[in-house]
Amino acid sequence: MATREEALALLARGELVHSAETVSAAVDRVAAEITARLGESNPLILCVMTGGVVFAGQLMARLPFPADFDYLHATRYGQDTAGGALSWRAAPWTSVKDRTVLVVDDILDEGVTLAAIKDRLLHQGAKAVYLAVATDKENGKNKPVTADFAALKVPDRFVFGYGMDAYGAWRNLPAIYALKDE
Ligand SMILES: O=P(O)(O)OC[C@H]1O[C@H](OP(=O)(O)OP(=O)(O)O)[C@H](O)[C@@H]1O
Ligand code: HPA
Repeated sequence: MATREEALALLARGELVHSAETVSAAVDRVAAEITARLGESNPLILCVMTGGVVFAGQLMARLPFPADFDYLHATRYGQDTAGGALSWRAAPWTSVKDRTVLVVDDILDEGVTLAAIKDRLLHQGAKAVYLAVATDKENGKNKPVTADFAALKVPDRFVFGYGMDAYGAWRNLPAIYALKDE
């Protein structure tokens, strides 16, 4: 976990990728897309903790249709900048059986996390699983899943802000930054 001083230094050296205004406009756009596609399906919205919390909260407040909400927690980066094995920390409490599920997360990077989540929810009997992400990383990788809804693209750098942490810090930023290459 970065100390307060380390976190301030990370931000000072970070490079702005998307301003808070750009992020907000992109969330508006995605909310309209989701409303058009899922507005009549009474979906269960599942926030992927921890990184999905900011996007899920801001997105939900823009969805003008009935929906249920719950969360799950799966993690494979911890506070590191490279992914490892996926660890499930919490399953959704609400049953997904026969539900249209909208999974909300901060970033589709290599796609390992969301592929495993989608697979598990379908095995648990979800009728359909849609993936919404705040950011889709342009890393040229052949990702095992694609996002049905993606607010923004981000470059192939380690990014932080808007739910995403840099060494544990700065999930709370309304804008998105890239770590300075060391
Ligand atoms: O597409 P992938 O390469 O699998 O990476 C994306 C996942 O990595 C991050 O989670 P992380 O493991 O850092 O957990 P956290 O949200 O609890 O920090 C992020 O929130 C996504 O869930
Ligand atoms: O670029 C990233 N930033 C923060 N968290 C992440 N989890 C996967 N990729 C990233």
